[in-house]
Amino acid sequence: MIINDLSKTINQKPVLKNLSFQLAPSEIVGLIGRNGSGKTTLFRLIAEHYLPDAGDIQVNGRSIFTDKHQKQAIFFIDEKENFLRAYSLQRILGFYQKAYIDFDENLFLQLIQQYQFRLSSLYRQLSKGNQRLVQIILAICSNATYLLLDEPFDGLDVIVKKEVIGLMMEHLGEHRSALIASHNLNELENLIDRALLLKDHTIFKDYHLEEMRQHARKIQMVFKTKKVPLVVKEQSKLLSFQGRVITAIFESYSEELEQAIKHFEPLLYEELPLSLEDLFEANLKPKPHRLQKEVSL
Ligand SMILES: Nc1ncnc2c1ncn2[C@@H]1O[C@H](COP(=O)(O)OP(=O)(O)OP(=O)(O)O)[C@@H](O)[C@H]1O
Repeated sequence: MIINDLSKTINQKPVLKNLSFQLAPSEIVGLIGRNGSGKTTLFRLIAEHYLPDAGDIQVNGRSIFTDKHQKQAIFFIDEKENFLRAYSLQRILGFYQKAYIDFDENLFLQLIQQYQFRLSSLYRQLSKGNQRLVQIILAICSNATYLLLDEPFDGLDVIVKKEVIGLMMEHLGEHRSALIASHNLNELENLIDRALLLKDHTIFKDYHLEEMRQHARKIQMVFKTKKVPLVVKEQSKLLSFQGRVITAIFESYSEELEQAIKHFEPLLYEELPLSLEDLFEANLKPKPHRLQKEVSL
């Protein structure tokens, strides 16, 4: 899937501007951003619930806006405008069989039985966790190539969360891709290969997590004075600054950089595990009002 220069304004307010990225089949990608940053709007555009003001979305080399057949490749349930509520699982099965020609009815019936749902049950009468499970089952059984999952872990207990993750891992396979918007960064981190950070109406960062883990370091440091060395300030994203304890992320860490910092003879210099939550905070936390003083080499 190629998303090219997508822009959307809603009520005179720009929500997405010149947003571009590509999604390969078999990738599991996280879409992360602060509340109101436009994640659901992006999903609605890809699912054609909204039309973009500018830009294009291509699947298999064809624009989804001109070649309606490409819709088959995309699965999205809009949690905020969920039409499933009024229907039984039996009726919902019928809708999705019509919408997706490759819908796997046998797998649907097998999973419904495995999780002890009844086809006659109304969707709205299921608990929130079970509704999410049904959504994941529909996503898997649709056989769509690109699954857009909006907050799939929201409000789930640990056991259901593990079920949802297990189901996805078991059934996604080699030829399908998931774009998952979630504030549950700990769960997301164990699932995704890539994280797209949405900020200022566009994809602000595209992290390939394996690569990022090789090059980035989270370091906790204490210096003799309260001033942050310029090299730290310039080359890191500060996570916290409490008393004299500085915790920072260096995205391009190197031995030379380490030597330059150690030149300031830190009292403490310790590497800490780097998480997706750290990247979220480092990139998306508002800058502190009062800038710290610095010294240079
Ligand atoms: N139908 C709409 N009418 C008016 N404003 C809208 C509409 N849809 C989205 N917006 C606005 O667009 C912005 C992005 O909203 P969106 O729901 O896409 O964000 P989000 O990243 O999914 O947020 P969250 O993480 O809180 O779910 C918000 O400011 C929202 O108020």
